[in-house]
Amino acid sequence: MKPILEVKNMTMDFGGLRAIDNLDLFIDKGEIVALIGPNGAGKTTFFNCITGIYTPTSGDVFIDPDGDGKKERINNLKPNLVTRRGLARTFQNIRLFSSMTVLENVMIGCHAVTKAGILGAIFRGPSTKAEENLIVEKSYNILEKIGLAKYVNELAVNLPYGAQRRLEIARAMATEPFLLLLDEPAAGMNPQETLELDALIMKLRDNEGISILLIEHDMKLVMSLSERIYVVDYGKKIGEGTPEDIRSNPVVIKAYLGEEIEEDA
Ligand SMILES: Nc1ncnc2c1ncn2[C@@H]1O[C@H](COP(=O)(O)OP(=O)(O)OP(=O)(O)O)[C@@H](O)[C@H]1O
Repeated sequence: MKPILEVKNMTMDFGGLRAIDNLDLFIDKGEIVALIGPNGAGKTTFFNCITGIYTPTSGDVFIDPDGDGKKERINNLKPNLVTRRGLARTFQNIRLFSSMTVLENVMIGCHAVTKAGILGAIFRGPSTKAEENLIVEKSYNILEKIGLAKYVNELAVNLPYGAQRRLEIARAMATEPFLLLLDEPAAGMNPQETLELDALIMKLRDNEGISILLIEHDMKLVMSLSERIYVVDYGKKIGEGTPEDIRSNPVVIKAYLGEEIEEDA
């Protein structure tokens, strides 16, 4: 089995600032992998380079959804095409359509990968009506899986914070990804919400077969979920391995000044 995502020698410069410095990373099918590092280490920039928001200065991004060796280089694809290839992401700050319902937010995710697209859904003709019914059904099913079905007709803005964050995951799921990129999914959550998120991410992997790459500062969550962890600092990889390897890696501990790596902190 080949990796489903392979990043080779990625570098991203913003003028004189090297935000990512010759980074390699891979993800195997069914893995939950974390990308951690101090503030400003380059984690979100890395996601932006993988998802077509930025074109990396150099390096390659390959996907191979089935892990069968038929890999595709996706560096130069626009974000909507990256989504269509099966990479979905959430953002550090909540980006929901707050005046739309929970169901509509997920439907938007579905439309991102349908033939008619989002415009087709707005100016709907007869051919898109049948598709629309299927999308309502599909969206509802996703909400059930994510535990949000009870909010289906609520406006997104009225949801509790933790549920809004889960709705972002539901919308990403609607694009039928093989790989989900989560940017600080637990940010701002209380301990109970974080526990529920932990269970949800496990479920997505175990029941839906989706591989996951997450950026997260909550070390307890990272250590509990991840099979492997990459640590970056100033854009460079400074550590890589299992949670046990990372916990005891002196370079990593130094980068965190011995603070955040403490899971009880
Ligand atoms: N569009 C941009 N233009 C210029 N500099 C940028 C841009 N985006 C990010 N940077 C810089 O690149 C570096 C990495 O930023 P990035 O947001 O990727 O870090 P991060 O690891 O995600 O941080 P955090 O954990 O705080 O979210 C920072 O120095 C940041 O200021």
